[in-house]
Amino acid sequence: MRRPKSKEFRKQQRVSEEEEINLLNSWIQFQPPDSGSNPMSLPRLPKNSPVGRLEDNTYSRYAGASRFDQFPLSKKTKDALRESKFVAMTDIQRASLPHALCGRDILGAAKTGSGKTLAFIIPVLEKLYRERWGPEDGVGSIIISPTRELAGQLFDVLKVVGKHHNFSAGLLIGGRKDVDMEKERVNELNILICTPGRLLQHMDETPNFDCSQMQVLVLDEADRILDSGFKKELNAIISQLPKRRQTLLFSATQTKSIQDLARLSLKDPEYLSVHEESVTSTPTLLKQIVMIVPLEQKLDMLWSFIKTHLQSKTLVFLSSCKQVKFVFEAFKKLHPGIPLKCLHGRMKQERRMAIYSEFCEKRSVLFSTDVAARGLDFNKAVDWVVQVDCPENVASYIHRVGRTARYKSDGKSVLFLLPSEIQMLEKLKAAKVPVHFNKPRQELLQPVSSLLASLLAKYPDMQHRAQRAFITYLRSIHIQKDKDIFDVMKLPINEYSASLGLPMTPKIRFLNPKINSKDVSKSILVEPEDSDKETIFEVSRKLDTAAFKDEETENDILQLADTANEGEVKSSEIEEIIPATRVLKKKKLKINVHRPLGTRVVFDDEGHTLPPLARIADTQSGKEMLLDPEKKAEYYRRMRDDLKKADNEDKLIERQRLREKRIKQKMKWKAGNAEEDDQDDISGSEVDETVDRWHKKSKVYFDSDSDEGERNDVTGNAGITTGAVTLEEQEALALKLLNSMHS
Ligand SMILES: Nc1ncnc2c1ncn2[C@@H]1O[C@H](COP(=O)(O)OP(=O)(O)OP(=O)(O)O)[C@@H](O)[C@H]1O
Repeated sequence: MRRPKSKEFRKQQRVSEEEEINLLNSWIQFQPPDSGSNPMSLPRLPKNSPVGRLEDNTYSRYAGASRFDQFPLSKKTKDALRESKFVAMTDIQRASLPHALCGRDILGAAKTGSGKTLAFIIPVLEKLYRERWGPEDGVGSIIISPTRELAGQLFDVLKVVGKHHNFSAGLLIGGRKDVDMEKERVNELNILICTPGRLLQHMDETPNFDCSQMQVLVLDEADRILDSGFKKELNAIISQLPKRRQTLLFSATQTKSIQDLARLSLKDPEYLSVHEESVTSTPTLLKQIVMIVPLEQKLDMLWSFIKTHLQSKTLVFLSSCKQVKFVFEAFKKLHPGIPLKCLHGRMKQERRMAIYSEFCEKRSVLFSTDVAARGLDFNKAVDWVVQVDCPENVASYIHRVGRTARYKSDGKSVLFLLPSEIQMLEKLKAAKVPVHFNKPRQELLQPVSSLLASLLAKYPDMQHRAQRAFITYLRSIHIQKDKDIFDVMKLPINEYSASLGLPMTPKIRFLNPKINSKDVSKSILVEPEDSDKETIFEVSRKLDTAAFKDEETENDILQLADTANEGEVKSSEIEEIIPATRVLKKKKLKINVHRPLGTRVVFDDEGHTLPPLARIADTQSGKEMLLDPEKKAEYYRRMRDDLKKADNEDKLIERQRLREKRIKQKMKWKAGNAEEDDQDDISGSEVDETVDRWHKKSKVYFDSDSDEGERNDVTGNAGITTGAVTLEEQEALALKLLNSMHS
């Protein structure tokens, strides 16, 4: 964004800008598109027809125009577009720009790679330009993106198209250290391109952060930003924005939820879904393949794919950071013959950006999470998108495959589906996604599991990575909402673990298996875990791999079936082969609720019931005693007396033992103290205090002992009324002790 060179130049420029703005405003207002219409339906303007103000003081029609130069755009924008070779408009640009220039709210949907970015960047620049927005006006537009990489990419497009304008713009994304610098400058910026979290951080923390005059709000990948993941942030952001603003929402998979849109308080928005009538919802130049790949063969298949596509630029999607890390590190160590890269949300921001740029430039394989699924436009076209793990829904599938076949280029994608995920096909079909079945060429399959096993043995950290990858994959399946497709219970967990090279199946803590009693083919092992409360859960299941057949056509691991039906595998064809091996259940304690409370029933040899304790009495004294009540009473009385006597003797012995112990301690202390007195001649309060404390302490100790004795007396020992014991008693006890020792 260039600066004018002199005062005079600036003055001239102001005058001509003012004239241009007046002309643009008149032109836009002269023949605006009808509200609710799609300008695409209007006839195109002839190529060489005059544009702008016409001789009769009218203006040319811009709704229905197909080239940027036929549009009421500022010279600065037009120059930049021309310099960047943007001449003809894409469908979404033709449909939305006329409405957007009129200041209307827009809900735009168009296929991936169809040029939605320009459809909102241009109106932002034009609005601020026509409002004569300057540095002192602060924030004029906020563009929100769900990911940092996409925000960075939008920023690059803004720099290209807005290069002749004088606006200041800022990229506010998480993971950057210079937040303090941002805080100092953010109020001077005219256009903010940001992720929701960072924007909210500024709204919360930056003193005097002011967007009360903001004119245009843009949500790129609007359905993603409006979904539950960003709900809190977005609500907080919206609450701080002025209600009077223009709002532009764009995505390849647009939200139609009234609730979502209500949160944005749109004013009579224009719904522009340019490819709604299209036969497919994905780019026409995109060739899409689906293969049924059992879980335990996924890595073999991926490895084989990479080895047979060494000249391609490939983007591989996996469902978690841990999987990305493991597969990337492991395959890197196996040197496939093509540079490998990885991208995920846990990486440092600088590294993320560097990887993104490198992948834009060079032929390589990029392993990524869904962080690269939306919006990214890799400069030199991606040849292949490989979805190793099934996306969470059709929208996610569309965005992932949309990283290839962008604008006018072609591209290919392949999705590995587990036999248990076959229902995804129905959903793709219903969403107008044309996929072909493909049969992998078994003879070209290069197994990698044994290589991984030796790798894990050599590098212990890799074993940990493999375990984490294993667990996070299962968790990703477990937490999926669409239970028609994702069922962790159907996965061959042991085989999958082995396929990662792991010697043993790791423990899975998050699963609390609920086993359908009818489903007898599952093999479940549930045991208490040694470390904590969670369980070990292990499922063995083997699935028919009918989709794998040996066939030879191309020198490629993938063999495209001509018809979609040829390789089709129906859910009903999928059989489980291994029956249940063992089921360990926690033993349940059975309680007989019919048993009478408070009674204990004892039976004699003939099966007659006996009263309580009768059985004990019977074994000790014979049946006559049990039958004579007097003898029985006498027996119990004697037993009571014996017990009391024994109890008293025990107490006396214990008391004597404690007393002797205390006397010994006292003697020992006195001897020690006398020595100290001799050595240090310490006199005075300190020693006295110590002795005193000792006395007090011993007294307390003794008293507490007595208390206990007294309590005992009260509860049953009538013969002893205090804790004190006479000398005779002590002597008698000592004698008794000696006798018991000798006997
Ligand atoms: N009018 C145009 N003429 C030529 N190329 C264009 C035009 N508009 C956009 N492009 C190019 O098309 C490619 C895709 O554009 P863009 O990234 O805006 O697509 P998108 O619709 O936003 O895709 P996604 O849905 O994946 O975010 C970019 O490389 C862009 O430079």
